[in-house]
Amino acid sequence: MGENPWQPLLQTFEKLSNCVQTHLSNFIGIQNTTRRSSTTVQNPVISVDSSSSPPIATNSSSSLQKLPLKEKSIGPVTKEDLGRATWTFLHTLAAQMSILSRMYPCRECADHFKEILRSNPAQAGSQEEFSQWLCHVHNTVNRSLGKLVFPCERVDARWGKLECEQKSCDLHGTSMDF
Ligand SMILES: Cc1cc2nc3c(=O)[nH]c(=O)nc-3n(C[C@H](O)[C@H](O)[C@H](O)COP(=O)(O)OP(=O)(O)OC[C@H]3O[C@@H](n4cnc5c(N)ncnc54)[C@H](O)[C@@H]3O)c2cc1C
Repeated sequence: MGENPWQPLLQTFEKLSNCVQTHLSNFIGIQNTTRRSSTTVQNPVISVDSSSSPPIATNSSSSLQKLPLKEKSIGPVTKEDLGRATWTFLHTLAAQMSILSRMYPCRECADHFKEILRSNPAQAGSQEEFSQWLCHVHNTVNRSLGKLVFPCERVDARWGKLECEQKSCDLHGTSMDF
């Protein structure tokens, strides 16, 4: 075998991760300073607040204890939660940036997916090709789980845009250098 075909994707993803991390840190900082006095929150990292507003991140180790019971979700992530979130991530990336992630933390799923990838090598010559390929492999997983097959011509409508105000999170047309 020659060079690992995933390498360019992984390197790009690495850059993207760093970029997202930086922007997320900045974003969390801005959210906190607009919602709270700057004297109460410094260097916010991650946890949740129990006010009526949507949860925001802080670095307070006790803030989780303040959550109402219904908002606490401290149990392990289920296979379904993980899958749903990962597909969302993958399809959004594929539709917008043609990048695929690297590892999958569910052994059974990863083993299964490895088999699927073996018979369906990644096609990432263009964003369109990658989106369609991902739709196809997702459908392969869907079929094996007895789920409905998704119409791949609808992939862009489903995943091509993020919902956010004034297109501030839409990567299309930005000058970000990945
Ligand atoms: C790589 C990978 C491998 C997995 N392997 C397994 C496994 O072996 N065993 C197991 O039990 N679970 C596995 N899962 C989890 C499983 O695929 C589902 O994510 C989980 O069961 C939740 O399913 P869901 O019905 O919410 O929809 P999901 O399959 O999570 O899909 C989320 C959304 O994506 C859209 N969608 C569905 N199909 C497509 C498609 N083909 N193209 C584009 N968009 C689509 C739909 O709008 C859907 O609501 C795997 C997940 C991943 C990411």
